[in-house]
Amino acid sequence: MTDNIIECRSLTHYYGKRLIYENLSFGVPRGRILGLLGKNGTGKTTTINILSGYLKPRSGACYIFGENIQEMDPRTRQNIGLLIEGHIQYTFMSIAQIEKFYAPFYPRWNRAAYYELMDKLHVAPGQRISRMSCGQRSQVALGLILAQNPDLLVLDDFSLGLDPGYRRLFIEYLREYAKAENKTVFLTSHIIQDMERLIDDCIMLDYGRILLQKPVGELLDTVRQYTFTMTAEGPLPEDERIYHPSAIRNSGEFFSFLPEEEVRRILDAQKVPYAGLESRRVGLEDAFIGLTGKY
Ligand SMILES: Nc1ncnc2c1ncn2[C@@H]1O[C@H](COP(=O)(O)OP(=O)(O)OP(=O)(O)O)[C@@H](O)[C@H]1O
Repeated sequence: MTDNIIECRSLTHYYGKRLIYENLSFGVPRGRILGLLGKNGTGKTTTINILSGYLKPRSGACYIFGENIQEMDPRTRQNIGLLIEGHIQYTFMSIAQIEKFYAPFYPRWNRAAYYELMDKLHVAPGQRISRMSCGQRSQVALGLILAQNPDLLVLDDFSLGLDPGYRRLFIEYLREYAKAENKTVFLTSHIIQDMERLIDDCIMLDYGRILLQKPVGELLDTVRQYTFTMTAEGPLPEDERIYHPSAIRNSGEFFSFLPEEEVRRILDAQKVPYAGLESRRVGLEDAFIGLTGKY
């Protein structure tokens, strides 16, 4: 067994006859924050549901803290903080009541962590959760997970409904907390700028497979957006190391991990009529769109 907190081996999942992905394997080492990125419908929530044991994959297995999730001891499960799309069950309770309700379930309950976040919420302590806005409810759900004080946090679409200020606050808080306490975090979000501030590693899911898994720093140091001018009618490059070449009128672009000399060799060999080839570094959002395509 490796030192990974999460270890997924050869996961294959279908809904009915529809393949979602095949042979998906990845690990998340202790103390890392990993973001799962993928377009709509690539299987992020499916992966979170498999990880949390709600969904049994067609084949393959997932181990957390070295235990197969399908046969996990409930005491091990206490050590996983799970957020599924901001969901809170007992919405008839108030902020104070729900804290009292959850506390006895968790031996390491950290009330201060909950109230530290709740103090930033502008609602009366007695207000029922059912009368709060969607974003406020998400904030309560996140506060409850932090209070649980688990070694692993699994957060599906944690930014759902949160406004930019609170997202920033939560991201900074979570990153500080995870690093200081050596927590492991596995999360998804559609807001990639948030991911860029938060995560150490990313997995990009494409339909049916993992496109890449890398530390974010390494990804951004190596991926480049290339732009060029098409000087005549002609082909766009075709090579699996050149991602999503496109041209609008005579402006061409693609993304690649290859150095410029290599890219030029490919363009010359394929008789692409180009001039003014330039490459530039990009942020995580542009890298994501460039590598997975714009639909
Ligand atoms: N219970 C189900 N039965 C049948 N198909 C499903 C079920 N749940 C999800 N799907 C389909 O499986 C695919 C993957 O869904 P999933 O929710 O995992 O994607 P996602 O990457 O989380 O998407 P999004 O970014 O939109 O949240 C989608 O095409 C979805 O329609």
